[in-house]
Amino acid sequence: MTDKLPSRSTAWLIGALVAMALFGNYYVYDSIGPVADLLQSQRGFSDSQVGLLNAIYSLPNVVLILVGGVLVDRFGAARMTLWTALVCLAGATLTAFSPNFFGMATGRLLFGIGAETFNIATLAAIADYFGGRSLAFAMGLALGVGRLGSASADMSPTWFASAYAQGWQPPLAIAAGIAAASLAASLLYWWLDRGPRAAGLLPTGKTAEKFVWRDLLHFGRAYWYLLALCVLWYSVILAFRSTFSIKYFQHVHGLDLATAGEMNSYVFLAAVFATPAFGWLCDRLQRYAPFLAFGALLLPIALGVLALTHWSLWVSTALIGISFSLVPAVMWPMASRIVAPSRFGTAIGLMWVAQNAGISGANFAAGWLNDQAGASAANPAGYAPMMEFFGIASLLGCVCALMLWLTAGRRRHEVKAPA
Ligand SMILES: C[C@H](NC(=O)[C@@H](N)CCCCN)C(=O)O
Repeated sequence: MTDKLPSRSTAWLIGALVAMALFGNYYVYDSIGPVADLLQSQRGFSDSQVGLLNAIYSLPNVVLILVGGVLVDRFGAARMTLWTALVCLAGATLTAFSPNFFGMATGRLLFGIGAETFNIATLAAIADYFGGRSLAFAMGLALGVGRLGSASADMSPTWFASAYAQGWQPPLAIAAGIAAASLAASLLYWWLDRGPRAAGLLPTGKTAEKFVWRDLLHFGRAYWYLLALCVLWYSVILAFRSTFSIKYFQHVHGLDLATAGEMNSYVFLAAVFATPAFGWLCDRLQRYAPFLAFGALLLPIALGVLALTHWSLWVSTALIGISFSLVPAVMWPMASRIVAPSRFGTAIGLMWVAQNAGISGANFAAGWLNDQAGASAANPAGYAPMMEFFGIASLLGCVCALMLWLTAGRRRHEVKAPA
């Protein structure tokens, strides 16, 4: 790695292409929810089958994503973004045009295998081009555009009403078309990347050392606190917000389905704008760990407000919205600072192995606790054990964030990874 970096205009052009590619990827990820009802009424899929179409995304990644991270270090961000975008397009196409459930599930499996490694490669791409200058802002912008892809998939029944009127297939064909656009952006990124890479302005795959399992143990203490925070925070926020919060708002706070869904979606929409804004702030102040600790602290506070008070739901929604924007805006740039550039993909891969397992485990545990306590509209108190579980996990996440701050974040410029 050289101290010289590509020009700012090149970096921003690459950043824009990566953000466009992420938009498409997040759109396809969230494209099943809006057609769930049509899949049930037109194809006779059960709830479990619809659930499986999303669960099968995470399943292979509990193992495979580590391989994906190692491949990103070995072959470079641009090549891996391109290859995995191709796998994602194949998965999205198979999902849209399969005549039966097995084919659709295989398509989602393929998409999941490509998408998580694609996500690592895009983070690595931004770290390559923005290392040391506006890194958190650039990552926040790319993630914000990605969240816009998720929000767009949620809005697609309104935007593509005529496609939805024709049935389940046209909306998924549109998702496959958007995956093709994501591939086109990745192709252009790969093509533009060849110049700066050949000029030695970026870490090259050829210089990345060979992967050795023992190396995993050589990440510093700060990395392990970050990994633990990643697992605890994403498990709580995704299991609660993506799976149980709408039901919880309905049964405990008396909202109807549409209002509960709308309340939930504000968290996404806030993140579109707030993630880059928080990234910008971190870059300006050159502080990461205190912001991360603050964002992590807001989650247990929000859960406490939800479970223990009768305050307006806007309070907890705002707190979760800030946490959902602030933590990712700081976590990934910070990860790129506490590990060597040649190990960035491996480091994220290992974090996401644990993260995928944690999210599945938290979903399972929360569902089990609700079933055991008989949680329902008639028995809202039955949700208390789930909220205690999420509360304890998010508090533990907070402790990890504080330990990280103590370990790595007290100096003004915080940790700098060894080359
Ligand atoms: C950057 C981070 N991504 C992840 O944590 C992925 N493992 C899961 C992404 C699933 C939605 N596309 C994030 O999105 O904050």
